[in-house]
Amino acid sequence: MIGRLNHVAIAVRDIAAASRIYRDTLGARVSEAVAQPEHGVTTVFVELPNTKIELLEPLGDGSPINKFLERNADGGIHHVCYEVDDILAARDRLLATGARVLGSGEPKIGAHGKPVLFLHPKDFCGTLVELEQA
Ligand SMILES: CC[C@@H](C(=O)O)C(=O)SCCNC(=O)CCNC(=O)[C@H](O)C(C)(C)COP(=O)(O)OP(=O)(O)OC[C@H]1O[C@@H](n2cnc3c(N)ncnc32)[C@H](O)[C@@H]1OP(=O)(O)O
Ligand SMILES: [Co+2]
Repeated sequence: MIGRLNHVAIAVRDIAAASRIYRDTLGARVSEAVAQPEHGVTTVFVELPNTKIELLEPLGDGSPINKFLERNADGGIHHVCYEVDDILAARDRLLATGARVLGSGEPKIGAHGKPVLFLHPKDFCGTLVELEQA
């Protein structure tokens, strides 16, 4: 069911500083920062030959990454995002197995303008999983 690895997300406190590390120290191609108010984060994408790194900084008091950064003061890997062909079919199949789909269960439009859903980390080897429709 899951396809390509779309991105690995890293939560950070300071997205400008993290962008400099990826651009200037690691020599990667780094996008501009984009506020994603529907998701409570600001994103930067680092383009790699085979996938992307998504840098995430909290946006607003209710950001879903606030608690993660309280627990991980230096930041860290927050989620992995896999592509699926049909997100509603994937969701229904996962729900039938007992997996927990986060939020309302309805896809939101993600950073790439495509529908996304999140799956509870406790159901997936301690890793928060994002699904993005390809
Ligand atoms: C920009 C759009 C989009 C894209 O297109 O790419 C994005 O990536 S948006 C990214 C941010 N959005 C989200 O993360 C939405 C989904 N997340 C959530 O609903 C919540 O963050 C959460 C996963 C339910 C966690 O909620 P929180 O309140 O922070 O923590 P809890 O205390 O409820 O945690 C319960 C349990 O799970 C562990 N946990 C929490 N977060 C993670 C994580 N990222 N990776 C692994 N494990 C995680 C947490 O430690 C708790 O475990 P115990 O302490 O053992 O109980
Ligand atoms: Co993401």
